Amino acid sequence: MKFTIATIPGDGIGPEVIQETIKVLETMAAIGGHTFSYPLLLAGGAALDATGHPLPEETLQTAQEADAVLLGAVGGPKWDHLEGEYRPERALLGLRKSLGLFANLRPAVLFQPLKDACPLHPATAAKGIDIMVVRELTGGLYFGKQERLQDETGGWYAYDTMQYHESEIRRIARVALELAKGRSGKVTSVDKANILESSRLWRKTVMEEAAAYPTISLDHMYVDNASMQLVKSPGQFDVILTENMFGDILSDEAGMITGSIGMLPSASLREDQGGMYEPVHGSAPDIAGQNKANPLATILSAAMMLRISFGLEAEAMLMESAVEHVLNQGLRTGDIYSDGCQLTGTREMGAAVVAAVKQLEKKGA
Ligand SMILES: NC(=O)C1=CN([C@@H]2O[C@H](COP(=O)(O)OP(=O)(O)OC[C@H]3O[C@@H](n4cnc5c(N)ncnc54)[C@H](O)[C@@H]3O)[C@@H](O)[C@H]2O)C=CC1
Ligand SMILES: CC(C)CC(=O)C(=O)O
Ligand SMILES: [Mg+2]
Repeated sequence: MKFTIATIPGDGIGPEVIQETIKVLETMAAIGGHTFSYPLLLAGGAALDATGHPLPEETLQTAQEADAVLLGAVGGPKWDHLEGEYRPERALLGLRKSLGLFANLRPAVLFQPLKDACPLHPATAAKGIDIMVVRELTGGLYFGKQERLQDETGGWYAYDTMQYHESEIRRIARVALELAKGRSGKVTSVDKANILESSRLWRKTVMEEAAAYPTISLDHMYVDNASMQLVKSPGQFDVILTENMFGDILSDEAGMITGSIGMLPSASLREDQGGMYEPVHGSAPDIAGQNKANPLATILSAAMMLRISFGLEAEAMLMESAVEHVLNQGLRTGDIYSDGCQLTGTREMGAAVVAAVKQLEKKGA
């Protein structure tokens, strides 16, 4: 089969992790007899430098026409002085909104070889952690009206607006409830309904949607407690359903309880399962250009792309098994390193996954 993957390396470690992911995808293409093409597109700081705008029209158009989008990360200190639509991170929001990607799936799974490196209570780590964060991605605080103004004293003030339409809550709630059917059947909706009006509507609407899913158990948690519970006993969570900013924060936290944010993939989807696939992490300027970035989050995001947007389940499973295999071999980038393991670089980790894919395929795994 032929697929066009609009590929946006972006900034910082983005190009490094994308390069390794393409190597793995090319290996998958050779094995499965598929043809993947990767039109390389500019967004974020790289696009600002080249074109003066973080999200060039050509990028948007090619992304809209492609079978899926694969993105590294955008942003970095070089562009931190910029304001408004010129901020590189705006490119990401622009892509999500224009492509209608309202559902962000962020699986946080503790790979068993990492459980010793996991800073959790050993009993929880041993039982495993498998959480699916379902984050609303095109509404809430990141898309509400925002402004910086001067008051009568000449001092500055600013505001951001958290706004949700019932229809936006219903459609993301259905995504979470449907996903829970194929898992252990529990949805925890996270909000701040003791104080925010948008959260009160969120809770009421989620309860109404859940009424059509009698086999799913739904509970509600305030976001402050949820962030504590996630550290205290992550095993209690199955599907976490939440709004845009809460999901952004909780998924980074979920990264640490499963080893590292460098392990967390994500899929941003619209109703027809078309989507953009990107690691949960950002451009990590502190380690960019040093062959230190963990490419596994992006490789796992590409596996999600094969499964969800291309329907290539066997290939997706092979990629995920290859990741588990290299971890079992003891290979670790710095973010997941622990004593007794072998410290490795971005390129070496990518090459190890390619080798593992070939080896597992030969064995018929
Ligand atoms: N999706 C995107 O494009 C995102 C972009 N950003 C942007 O990225 C820039 C840096 O943001 P930060 O808040 O520092 O978050 P970050 O996720 O880039 O980095 C946070 C910490 O995690 C580490 N880290 C992240 N990814 C890693 C990987 N693959 N392997 C090993 N270590 C990794 C970094 O070295 C750093 O210590 C900012 O400009 C921010 O706006 C932030 C989050 C998401
Ligand atoms: C620009 C930010 C909203 C990106 C981010 O942190 C995320 O989506 O996780
Ligand atoms: Mg984030």
